[in-house]
Amino acid sequence: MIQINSLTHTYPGSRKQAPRTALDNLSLSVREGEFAILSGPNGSGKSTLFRILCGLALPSSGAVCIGGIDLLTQPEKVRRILGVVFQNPAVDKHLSVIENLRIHADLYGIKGGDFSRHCDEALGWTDLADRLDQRVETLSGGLARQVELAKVLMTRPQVLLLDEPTTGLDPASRRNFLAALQKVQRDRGITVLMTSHVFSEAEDVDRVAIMRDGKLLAFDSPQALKAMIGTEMVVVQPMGDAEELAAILRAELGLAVRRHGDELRLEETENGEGLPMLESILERWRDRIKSISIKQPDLEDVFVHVTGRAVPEHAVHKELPR
Ligand SMILES: Nc1ncnc2c1ncn2[C@@H]1O[C@H](COP(=O)(O)OP(=O)(O)OP(=O)(O)O)[C@@H](O)[C@H]1O
Repeated sequence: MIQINSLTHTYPGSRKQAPRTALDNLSLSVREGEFAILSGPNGSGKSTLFRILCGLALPSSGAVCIGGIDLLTQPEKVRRILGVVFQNPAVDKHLSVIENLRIHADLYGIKGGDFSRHCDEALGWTDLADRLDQRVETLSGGLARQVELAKVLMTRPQVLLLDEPTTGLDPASRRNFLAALQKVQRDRGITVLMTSHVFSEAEDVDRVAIMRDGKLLAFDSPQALKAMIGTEMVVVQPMGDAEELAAILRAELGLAVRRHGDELRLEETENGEGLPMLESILERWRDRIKSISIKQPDLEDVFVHVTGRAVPEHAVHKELPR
């Protein structure tokens, strides 16, 4: 449904700055009805790709087809099947929910009975039904984001592009937003491509793409990505100075040890190797350890493994209990 072939984009340089290649011969294909997440460290080219897919920028070279239509030669045709949720709010916060939806419908020529039908349908996927006359500025951040989603869904897009739509939301609002999105995607068979830094969001999607330096490093299901990097890892919660214990473990065990929030994650191991490692660490450094366990690698571990970069600080957070 979204076919990206050998896409390259270089920002021109200036007297003070050399030209910068943001996308480097990138090819990626998202299937019809698929929910795909695009992730990557800062500066990996996600925003540049997003802007090209929305028709806001032209690539230096390469081809993009959306729904079988060539984006670069027929952008208006692509726009008819595309819905876009930008990171920055695109609704008028001084107007009510229904006024925002009506303005958007007017722009797309959706009137009369069609407006009621499309509007009811779009709202059906959100928690906004009893908030229609409320001004957007008085809604919670999570519900305000749902207005953006309802607005875009009113035009019944076949492909939905979202740029970090849950940035700034608390975990509960983020989960509600994603639940709404996943329901639409399943019920309507919409193809979804969403950029995200939050790896817990990517656990339930069909495929996750990981980019770095304008290149695609991996694109597979969360399960396949996790299976790729080993099967278990030892996680230590230090008693005192985490950096000090990390340095000791690195030096004494010769293993990669990564700080993640207030815990230390040790290099992934094959099945069965975790337990002897855990026992030996506990035996030697028990007085420095609050708790120690073995866990399966998650998508954050995959990200670090594949990109060789730390997970962005704002992606490391503690989930609230469901
Ligand atoms: N307008 C611009 N002019 C010059 N270079 C740019 C411009 N926009 C982006 N770049 C460069 O292109 C590369 C990719 O940037 P881009 O914003 O697409 O990455 P990103 O993955 O979206 O990063 P972030 O997660 O920080 O938003 C970076 O090296 C960036 O500095």
